[in-house]
Amino acid sequence: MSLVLEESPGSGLSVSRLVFYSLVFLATGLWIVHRRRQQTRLFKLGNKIPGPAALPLIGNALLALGKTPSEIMQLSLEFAQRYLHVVRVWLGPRLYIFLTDPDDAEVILNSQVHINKSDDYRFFAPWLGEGLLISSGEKWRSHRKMIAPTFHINILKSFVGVFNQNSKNVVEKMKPEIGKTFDVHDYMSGVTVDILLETAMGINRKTQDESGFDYAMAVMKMCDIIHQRHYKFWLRFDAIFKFTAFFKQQFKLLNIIHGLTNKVIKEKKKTYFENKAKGIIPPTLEELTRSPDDVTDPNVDTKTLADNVFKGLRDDLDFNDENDVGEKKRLAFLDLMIESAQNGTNNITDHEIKEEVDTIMFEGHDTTAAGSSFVLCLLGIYQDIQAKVYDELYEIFGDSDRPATFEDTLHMKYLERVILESLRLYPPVPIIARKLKQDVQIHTSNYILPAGATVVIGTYKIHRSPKFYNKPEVFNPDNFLPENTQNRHYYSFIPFSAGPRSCVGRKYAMLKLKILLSTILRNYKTISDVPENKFTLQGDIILKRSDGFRVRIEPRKRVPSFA
Ligand code: HEM
Repeated sequence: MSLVLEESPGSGLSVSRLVFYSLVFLATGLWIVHRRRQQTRLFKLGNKIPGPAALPLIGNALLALGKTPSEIMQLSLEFAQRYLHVVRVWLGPRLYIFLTDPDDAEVILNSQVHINKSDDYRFFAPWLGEGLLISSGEKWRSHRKMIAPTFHINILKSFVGVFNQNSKNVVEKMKPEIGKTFDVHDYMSGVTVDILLETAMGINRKTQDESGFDYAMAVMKMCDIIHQRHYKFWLRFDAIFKFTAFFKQQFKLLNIIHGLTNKVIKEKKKTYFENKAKGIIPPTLEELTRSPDDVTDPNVDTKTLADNVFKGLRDDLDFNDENDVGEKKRLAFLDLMIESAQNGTNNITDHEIKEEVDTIMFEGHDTTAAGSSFVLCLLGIYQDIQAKVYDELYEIFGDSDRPATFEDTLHMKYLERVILESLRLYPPVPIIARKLKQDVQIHTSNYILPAGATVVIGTYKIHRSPKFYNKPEVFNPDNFLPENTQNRHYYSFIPFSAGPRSCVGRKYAMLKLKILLSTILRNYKTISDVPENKFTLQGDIILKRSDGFRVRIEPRKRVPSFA
């Protein structure tokens, strides 16, 4: 006997529909079984890892309740102390595993498999879409391949003029603060956005109208909202966030940010086609990175101290750095992306270009603003170290007011050590989080980190390990003397992360920091009355001082300390 279901006008259920619903039912069933198995495995393996006692359902969520960001930071450091290299925390059904040994960090960061960002990055999605920071899989891989070369040292050298001009502007802006105590982060944040507007989008102070200023303010405020969502746990739930004033504000800010990015892309494309019609074709990325015209003496070794410090981290930033494109051929990252999309080198849509430009604006902003602010505070405390920095600058520039060249930055070796040491003690990105797709066996113990867990690499803690640094809590730029770095574990210093997902802007950041800080320090002496042990740190997504980066400045007399 065979059963035939025929589609009749009144029956309401056709064979095809029945098959469809059965398949959906089966797939849902299988998915539930798979999830339960995965969750059971997560619980089983997760609970073998040491960590604070967890309550049913909510896990350790109460630990963070009612705590300020700096108290949470303090608590995390206490855990890292108590549980040594690996500790687990349950936030409801979510398993977080914190790793603070460079060997274990290397297993995760150097892998081509564990490259997916944790769910905590989702707050960036309305702003950055699927830009490089949060995308994964093939999209991330192909965009990384396209964007990494736009940070070629030749392109960066062409930004030296922009770095100088904006550094000079901020020196002028800071003048009214002479003799007062003020938060230097406000200034570092402003100048960083100005520099990014110019280097990422090609908008400078002369061409920038009100929308440039509004954009800069909106970027800063959006960073604030995302910080709030990280440490106020109720704001993590979209259902609650949508009913808060932050959501309305975010909506308005994103309109400003995306509005300007879209407008600039449209205008740039129009100009591109107008120029093309006139036969004016901008140089390609290939030409720019291979151009023989030269500003740098070919006999000068362009490798910096930082290049040597980071050489073991196996990223994709060490291209052939020999040639210099020169100022006249300066193109913003946006121009380079439009050009490569139009000439067929890269298959990238306008929408994707927008996501990448927005990502660069975010990643390049808060990180370098915090990094430079820490340096100015630390030098304000350690006057002897500041005097050495100034003496080095005096040796390069004398009492002249001339802007720095790329070659000058190669001679700023002590300043570079100061920057690296500051990034060691106060890494602007204090933790890096990844979601595991597969189980991982770590090096330092027998624990297996299960697929589905979020692994958090504790950069801040790794950087202060007595195993790798003599007197790890002491600010000592000599930690980066070549003789002290050459035999140190590469993953004991990872301010820019490492491996395939390392910071694509590392070289940009180091060059910019050297020009910005040297210009400020040639003009002002910084003084800080707050010792390091009184810094109140808050480490949500970017490490900052919640007590503010307070310093005083005095005009420089332009004589070396030994005079
Ligand atoms: C002192 C300054 C900086 C520090 C300490 C820093 C640090 C980092 C770190 C740790 C990551 C990895 C984040 C993670 O995996 O969660 C990262 C990624 C990234 N950074 Fe930076 N960064 C700095 C400056 C910059 C600048 C100036 C730019 C661009 C102009 C930039 C662009 C990016 C991008 C696009 C990514 C995502 C890379 C990817 O996932 O492939 N960063 N940065």
